Amino acid sequence: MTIDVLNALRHDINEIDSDLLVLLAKRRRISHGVVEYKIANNKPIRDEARELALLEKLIGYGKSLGLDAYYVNNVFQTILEDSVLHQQAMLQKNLNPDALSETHRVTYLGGQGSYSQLACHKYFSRRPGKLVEIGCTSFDEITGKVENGQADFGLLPIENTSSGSINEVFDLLQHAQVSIVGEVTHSVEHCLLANPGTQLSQLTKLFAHPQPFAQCSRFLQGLGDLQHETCDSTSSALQSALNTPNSAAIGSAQAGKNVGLEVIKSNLANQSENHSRFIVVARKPLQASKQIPTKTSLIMATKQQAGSLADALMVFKQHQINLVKLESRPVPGNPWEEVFYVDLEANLADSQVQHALEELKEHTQYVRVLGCYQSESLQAVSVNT
Ligand SMILES: C=C(O[C@@H]1C=C(C(=O)O)C=C[C@H]1O)C(=O)O
Repeated sequence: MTIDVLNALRHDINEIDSDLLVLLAKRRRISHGVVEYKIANNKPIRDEARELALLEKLIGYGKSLGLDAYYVNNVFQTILEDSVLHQQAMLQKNLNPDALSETHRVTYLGGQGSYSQLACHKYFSRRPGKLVEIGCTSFDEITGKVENGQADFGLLPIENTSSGSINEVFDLLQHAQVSIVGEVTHSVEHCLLANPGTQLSQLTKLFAHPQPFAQCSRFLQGLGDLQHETCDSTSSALQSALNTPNSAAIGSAQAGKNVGLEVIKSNLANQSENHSRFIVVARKPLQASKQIPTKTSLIMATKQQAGSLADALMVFKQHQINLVKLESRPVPGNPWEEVFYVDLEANLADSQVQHALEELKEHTQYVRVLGCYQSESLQAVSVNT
């Protein structure tokens, strides 16, 4: 085969790929039309029976074309996830027309290449509008900018599958005058990034934010005696590695590439599935539609008596509300007192949630709702392949 033949084949592939994109964009536009029907008829955005039927049909058709079921299923699960999350975001915009304006000023930790920036792009890619990004060097600064109106939204990492809850953010939520209006989960693939040509054996120093250090602790133990320097954010770690001979930073491959660092080792995280969940905060709460899956987050301080936490949790059970997270944190200045962070798989506007909140007052010193927002963890429908 000559190079001309190869080029001709690649030209054909390029054309097919462009056609696929045109069709995907068209599919998305059509699904936006479906939202209008669902709004008018008060139907849930997600229709799992329709998704199942669609996947079964496509898998069968794919087989007749020589495409295996696993491949077809994967491709269409991705398309469906995008479709549903887009529709849900559209519905939310419809419900909160003033809050979601044409320009989103968003503040997050770090700058170019930080994991927070990647999560920010993922979240706002489904919310059309101009994105104005404001990088910060601390979580306090993020909530501060939202509180004083310099930013419309702030992005805060709240938990990670390798290192667990991010206590600093939970503590901040006790005082910050912000509401949770959204969440986004982003996969975090940590790599060791160094100036081109640097070998693993030459490293004497490592730069990273405390979170990547914690999430890669097992790999780092195996590296021996390297000096660790903690940085405000992954972006500042990248800059330090760039300017320090025989050093490396922990960050994503993409972030390294953006600043001219090479990957010298990948897959560093303790868990192969390393994901971070971020919350999106704003000055005022947003309304969350009942047509989409939602979470309600709250903080409560139980009474200082035996069984009060159990009593409080029983309230959720009695109202058949699923509790998906419970985190306890000390109250600063009050030794041995704890506040509890609770995530409910429910909508604040549901009557059983309102009743539960009312009853909760009997078992708590105080309760504060942090927000009710679209839950972005979509469970894919399971299809027999
Ligand atoms: C577009 C619809 O909404 C959702 C998205 C689907 C899709 O993109 O094909 C299918 C079912 C729903 O979960 C629909 O109901 O048809």
